[in-house]
Amino acid sequence: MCNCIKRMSKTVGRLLAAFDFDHTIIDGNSDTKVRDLLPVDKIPEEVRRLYRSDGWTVYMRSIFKILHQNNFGKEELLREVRNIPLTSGMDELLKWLRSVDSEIIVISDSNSVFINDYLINSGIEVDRVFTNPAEFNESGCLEIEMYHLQDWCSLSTKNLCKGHILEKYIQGRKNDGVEFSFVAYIGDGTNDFCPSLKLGENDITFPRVGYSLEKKLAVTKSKEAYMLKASVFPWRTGTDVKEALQQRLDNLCKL
Ligand SMILES: Cc1ncc(COP(=O)(O)O)c(C=O)c1O
Ligand SMILES: [Mg+2]
Repeated sequence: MCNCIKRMSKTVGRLLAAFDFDHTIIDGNSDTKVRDLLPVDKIPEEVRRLYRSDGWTVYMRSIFKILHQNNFGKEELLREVRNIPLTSGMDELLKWLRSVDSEIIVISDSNSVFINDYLINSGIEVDRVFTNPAEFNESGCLEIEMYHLQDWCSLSTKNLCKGHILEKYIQGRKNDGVEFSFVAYIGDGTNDFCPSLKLGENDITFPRVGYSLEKKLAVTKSKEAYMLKASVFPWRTGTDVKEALQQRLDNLCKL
């Protein structure tokens, strides 16, 4: 690693690393892991039908209610999420990012209770988390709200457009006087496609190998319509991402 990385803000500028949560930072899906505490016959057909590819907040709200009715409390839900392992190499990647001049944000369609508890419990420090706000009410039922209600992006769920959040964050930091040398977006799912398209030609999108973002980006390569500008670097472990970022930083330092 070249020794100018520590002084990056004065040399090549700060790096923004934007992470998805489910199947990216953690090796599983926090919502479905908690839902699966319930025996299948406890989820009625009308609740099952609430699950839609354009948004699952309404479905998860009902699932959390059923969990509460079946006496699954805060401790059980949080234990289930904490038991999902970090994806291989993520700890190393996140710690390394903290040692260079970078900002780390998480943009996820899970919820604030699961993500904040998991990050605190794993000793992972990030700068911002953007997700659906949630809290346990007085009777111990987890209540979840939509992050926003959007109608401008058909690539995203109705309650959370990750591309919009990413763009607003970058613009907000620019207004604060912080310009990123480049952006790394690390994700796995269909909902990570919109933010990947928002990246510029100096940026990198990291789709997890074998997951739907990788497939969507592969199709996009042959479709001019989407106009993907960023480089694509498929990853299997956090170490793969770290090595690619290290390489990019080294190259920038040499310029
Ligand atoms: C129920 C549910 N929760 C969460 C997610 C994805 O969350 P994230 O944005 O953290 O990957 C999905 C993805 O399909 C989902 O179906
Ligand atoms: Mg994901």
